[in-house]
Amino acid sequence: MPSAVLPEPPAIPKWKRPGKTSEELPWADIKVIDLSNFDEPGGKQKLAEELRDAVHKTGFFSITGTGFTQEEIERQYDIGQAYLNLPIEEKGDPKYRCDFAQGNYFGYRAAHEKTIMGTDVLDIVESVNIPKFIPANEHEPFDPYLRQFQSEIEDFSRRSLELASKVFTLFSLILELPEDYFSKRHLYEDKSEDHLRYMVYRPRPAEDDAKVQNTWSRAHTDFGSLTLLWSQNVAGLQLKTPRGEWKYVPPVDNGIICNVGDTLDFWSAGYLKSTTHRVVRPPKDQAHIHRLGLFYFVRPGDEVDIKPAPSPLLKRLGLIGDNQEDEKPVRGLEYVRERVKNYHNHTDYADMKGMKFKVGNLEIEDEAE
Ligand SMILES: O=C(O)CCC(=O)C(=O)O
Ligand SMILES: [Fe+2]
Repeated sequence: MPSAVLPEPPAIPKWKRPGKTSEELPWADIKVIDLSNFDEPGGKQKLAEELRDAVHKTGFFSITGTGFTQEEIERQYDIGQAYLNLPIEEKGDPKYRCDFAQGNYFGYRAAHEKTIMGTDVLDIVESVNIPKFIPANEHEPFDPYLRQFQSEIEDFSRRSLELASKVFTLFSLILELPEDYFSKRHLYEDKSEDHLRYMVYRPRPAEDDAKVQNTWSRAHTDFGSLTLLWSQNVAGLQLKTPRGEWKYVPPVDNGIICNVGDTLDFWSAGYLKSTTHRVVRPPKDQAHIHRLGLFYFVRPGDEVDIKPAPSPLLKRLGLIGDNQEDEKPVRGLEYVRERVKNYHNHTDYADMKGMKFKVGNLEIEDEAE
């Protein structure tokens, strides 16, 4: 049988990477590790040791040697830009939107539909979350416009999780667990809320930003296991240091910024940190730019138990007991869906400072120091 010939995707404009800011900003110190040494003898062990401090202190770090070429990355930005520039009549079909009432984050999230922080200022985040390409996701939202680029998007999505899997191996080594302890809880073929995301912030007038302390995305921790953020030059992302100071995440050429999310924090009894971060209005020389971002959010497998791992290190540190069997642990899907609902299913993105979020025995503070 002749194999089906897929139609060529439409021609789309090239995205142009914005330049870096020339302003002096309080930059965070971000550890960079080069994964090209991962498969060398002793490579993983060495990388794990290099990473230990960063994941324990802030949970933010950067990886290079990722296997993605600049061309492949820019092509993803091209696709994201082309989709997000469609008129709302084309990209806003209710069939392909996030269903926040169900805590379902797959699909399109429109800007300007909610207010932020109890003011009349509108939210400016616009994004689309693309589920993994597995049969179980067949009925999840995936816009037909994006489907035209499926072969490239799927390849990028699969390789993103392969890369994350290497990082999970390092986390397992840090915690003295079997190497595949975390990667087998995040298999591509297993159903989970993982998604590849294109996201744009279109600047609002400075007067409006002033009413919300320049907040573009309010302070939060990430809901899943690990977030990959392809490094970008438009400053705005800030993390909260252990001393409670806001520092800008710097651009890392050819790098991907990674940050630990809530579930890894739970699995490691707080040893791996899910750190509070936010996005603020960029500095003057970048304040006019439409800030386009490319991400892969790794979430735990739907059926995976979220409970501290039997790590010898965590035992020695007294972070877990010898027998820490939990009668009824929360599962991956339950945690993530509840968190998305709690965060997004409102008409206002309120300031959550000091607020706690709890499912079963899992609790996280929204703007912890
Ligand atoms: O836009 C960014 O740089 C970060 C966004 C973010 O923290 C998120 O979507 O969880
Ligand atoms: Fe985040």
